[in-house]
Amino acid sequence: MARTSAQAQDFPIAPDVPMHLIDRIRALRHLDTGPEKFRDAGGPVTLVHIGPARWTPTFAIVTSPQGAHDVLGGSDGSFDKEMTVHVEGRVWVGDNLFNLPHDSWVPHRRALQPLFTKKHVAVYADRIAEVADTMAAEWSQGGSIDLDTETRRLTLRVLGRSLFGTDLSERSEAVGVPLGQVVQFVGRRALQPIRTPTWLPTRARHRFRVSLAVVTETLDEAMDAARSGAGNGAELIKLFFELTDPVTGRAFSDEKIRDELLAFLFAGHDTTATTLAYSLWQLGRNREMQERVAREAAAIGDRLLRASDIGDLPYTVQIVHESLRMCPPAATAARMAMRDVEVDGYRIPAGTNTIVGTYALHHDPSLWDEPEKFDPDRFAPGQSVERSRWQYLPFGGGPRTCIGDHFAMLEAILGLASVVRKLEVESLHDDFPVKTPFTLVAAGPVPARVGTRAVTA
Ligand code: HEM
Repeated sequence: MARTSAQAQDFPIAPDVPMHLIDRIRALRHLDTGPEKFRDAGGPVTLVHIGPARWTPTFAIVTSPQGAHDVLGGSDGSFDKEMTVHVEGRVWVGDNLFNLPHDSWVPHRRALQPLFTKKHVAVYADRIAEVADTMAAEWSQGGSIDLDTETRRLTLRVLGRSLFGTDLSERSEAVGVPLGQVVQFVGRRALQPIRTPTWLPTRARHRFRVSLAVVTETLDEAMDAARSGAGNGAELIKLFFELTDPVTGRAFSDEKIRDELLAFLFAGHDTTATTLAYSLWQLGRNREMQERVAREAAAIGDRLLRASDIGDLPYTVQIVHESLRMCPPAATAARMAMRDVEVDGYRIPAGTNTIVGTYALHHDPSLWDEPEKFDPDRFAPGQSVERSRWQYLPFGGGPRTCIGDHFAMLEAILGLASVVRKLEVESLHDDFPVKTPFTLVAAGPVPARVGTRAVTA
């Protein structure tokens, strides 16, 4: 049922967070642990001001399952992707499925969805398994590797072979870093209390333009290859060639396709890479868990893993779920309150930038036993029954959930099982420091020693 502004007036306005201004600004920059700090100081729904409301954005931080449901779950227009990060995204990198507001988003999502159903993504399984097998063989030659760099190469290669039709891993350094810089520029701008005008030349802007040009060149080449028939496996690009732009009613222009592809290129590799790197890092310090994954993968045999093998890899699936809980690549979800709206018993005023703290939900001690312990058995059969489905949101919730969730899970599960079946992994660091330039990523190299696995009994 649609919520109205009038109903919201029955509820008390969400309380202001009682924190010093400097601490508020600092916490806003940490998309992982920041919302936890706001929750501890101000409760599950709390308002954060960083200056006079007339000049600076007001934020609402939401960290309860009910609150997450109220913000993300509806499709009544109370919350939309009109937050600064979405508006800035549209200005600097163009419209795409991730940043479009609801009305323009609906037909886009409907058109793209068939490419990402569980049934359809199964066709990518052989490419995922092949890439993971080849890369595991390459890694075993080196002795020690950086899990962060290598899993990014892996996910770029998979994305290239399945959706973009070009081997992006060859360009992982050339394109991965600039792509991160482009997204980081938008993310940083969105968090600035006062933004400089878009025309003002600054060094950050110059760097942004240089990085964007590199990414654009890669995408143009991929489009050219797909058009000439040279780009095998360019399913996503080819689908865009066939689609009608719901806004203009005509075919998508190359520029529009490029804008859309940029979001898929970023969202499709960065997040899954972090999940794989984190899972491998955890297995590299938990020998028993690693042996268990290796055993269930080895029991399938030597052949390439397939989508239908997932049913025989239950423990690997648990590892991936627990990694996504502890280290959710999308640490927050952001929306704009389009009208006064009730969230978990409080009123959030229209025009408030609303942040759901996914990381905070995943680490909340009132929702999880020993939340800082890596315990894949939380996701063993039957263990999730008592849980609210709104306390575990690695792929978001409601209509704007991740379109690539099945693709990502297939890649993470088959990738992890393929690698661990071949290799023994030993993590060389005891911690996995993270940062949140936009998504949650490793803050530096994640070194691991790797060697060929002796045949698993
Ligand atoms: C472990 C891997 C991944 C995680 C944790 C993840 C997480 C998320 C989350 C939480 C959202 C919703 C954001 C919001 O509510 O504002 C999202 C949206 C999105 N993701 Fe993913 N994602 C992953 C992999 C992928 C992959 C592999 C692709 C594409 C191949 C992809 C493409 C997208 C796109 C295009 C959106 C916007 C969807 C829309 O608004 O309709 N993601 N992702």
